[in-house]
Amino acid sequence: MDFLAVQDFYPEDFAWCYGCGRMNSSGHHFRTRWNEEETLTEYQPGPEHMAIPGFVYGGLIASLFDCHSTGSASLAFYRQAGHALGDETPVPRCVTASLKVDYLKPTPLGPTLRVIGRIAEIGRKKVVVVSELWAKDVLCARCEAVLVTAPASMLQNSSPS
Ligand SMILES: CCCCCCCCCCCC(=O)SCCNC(=O)CCNC(=O)[C@H](O)C(C)(C)COP(=O)(O)OP(=O)(O)OC[C@H]1O[C@@H](n2cnc3c(N)ncnc32)[C@H](O)[C@@H]1OP(=O)(O)O
Repeated sequence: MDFLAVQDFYPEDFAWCYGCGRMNSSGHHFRTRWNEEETLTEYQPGPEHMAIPGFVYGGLIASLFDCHSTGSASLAFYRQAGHALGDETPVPRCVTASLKVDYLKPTPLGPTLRVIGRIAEIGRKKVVVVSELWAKDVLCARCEAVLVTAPASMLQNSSPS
């Protein structure tokens, strides 16, 4: 891997997400990192991610925003606590409370998609992330997501085994 992504450091039991879990062999394996003060997730859709010929399926775009946002929230909490990826302290895991996607233009199937996030708000257990999805120089979609620290009630189902 040419860079460190937050998903590389999720505790193993919490790394099964279909969108971004490294333990899920069937998933997308989205990977999110800091790019200075913004967060960045890049993804190359394949032909199977088609909506109609030439354009990306909107559900994939929502998934991309979803995992980009949870990853951005984890990065923000971790940095706020004074940590950097690679530290021994476990990376906090967040869940999506709210995901609002605006599809601004049809997203062409072909270019690598770039999702760029900004931490709009960070509290004790809640982060608001505002993101844009770009295909080359075209702004195709925008998202506002609310992420909350994963509740303990999820712990019993955190691993498939
Ligand atoms: C142990 C490790 C396990 C680790 C388990 C590993 C998990 C891996 C997860 C993978 C990622 C996913 O796919 S997650 C799957 C999709 N998401 C889910 O299933 C989440 C289901 N929903 C929930 O469990 C719950 O609703 C939560 C945790 C999101 C929120 O619970 P809650 O009880 O309402 O929390 P609460 O303290 O009241 O709220 C915290 C702050 O968030 C705000 N808030 C809450 N809900 C919303 C909302 N829908 N829209 C806007 N804002 C909201 C509140 O106003 C508050 O803001 P303020 O007053 O502080 O300003």
